[in-house]
Amino acid sequence: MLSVKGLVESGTLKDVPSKYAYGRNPEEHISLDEERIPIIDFSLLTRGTPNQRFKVIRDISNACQEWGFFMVINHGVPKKLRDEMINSIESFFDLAEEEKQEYAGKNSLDLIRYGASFNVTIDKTLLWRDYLKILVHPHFEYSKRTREVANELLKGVSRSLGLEENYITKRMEVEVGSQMFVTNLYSPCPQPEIAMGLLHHSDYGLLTLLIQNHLGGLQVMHNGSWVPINPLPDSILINIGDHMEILTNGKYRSVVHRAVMNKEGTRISIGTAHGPPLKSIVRPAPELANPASYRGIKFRGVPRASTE
Ligand SMILES: O=C(O)CCC(=O)C(=O)O
Ligand SMILES: [Fe+2]
Repeated sequence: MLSVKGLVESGTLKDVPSKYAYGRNPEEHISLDEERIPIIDFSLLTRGTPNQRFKVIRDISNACQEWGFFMVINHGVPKKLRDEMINSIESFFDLAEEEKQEYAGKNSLDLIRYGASFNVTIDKTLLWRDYLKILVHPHFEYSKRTREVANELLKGVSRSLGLEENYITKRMEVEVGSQMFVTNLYSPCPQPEIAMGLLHHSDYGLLTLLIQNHLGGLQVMHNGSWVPINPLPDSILINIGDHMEILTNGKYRSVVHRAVMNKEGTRISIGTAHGPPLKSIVRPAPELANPASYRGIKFRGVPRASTE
């Protein structure tokens, strides 16, 4: 299958080819308000006074219950490292199609998978996105640094639920857990309102960390509207994943989101999904489940087609 990047670069594309035309729900509402998702100051969570930590943990609780999304500032992941990640992903997508095809894994358990999106829920509609998914090696610097941030946030999340700070990391064996990179390239689109970059979905895992280049495009479902997210410069976006929803017995929900394109430039985003080891069974924490509203499920099932 031709990548969207290949399609865009193959000539002068004036219109979106019909197979990329996505039938939007005419009832959908996109928020025009400047709504800001909550901001969490990571440095206060890890190095603040007891009072400051208490307040940040309360903010995490509110953010997780009201939005399922928040942005983290002062997280300590250097700008240089984040830029290098974005640049190296860009270089991968710049390779010749035949070279990239060598990484086109067929199986959801392949360690590396390159592809162009195929939305099978709507017959023959394609998504305006090329992706590279990598089950990450833990010694890779960006992997290490994002894991550190995720682990500290998981401690904050545990405390925000009234649990001991290492509760989630221990119960989910996060130290030996899995980390998956999902890198997305959304090429400029001549009619962004007609196509879709990434269909509405929720994320796998416990927590996802997301960085992006200078262009926005993420929209989060909040109170029945799609809210465009404009992260603060240098912040990292965080969202609750499906397995956190199960673990918390639905107290913190994995919120639906999607990605749209723009006409002007290529948007790149890199999500890092943090979860337990692949073999784990995730079930509601007994402390939060009276009664349990979810069954235990295998962590590594088949990812849904909408995010493929
Ligand atoms: O590109 C984005 O902003 C969203 C990416 C995303 O939701 C995902 O990869 O799961
Ligand atoms: Fe996502």
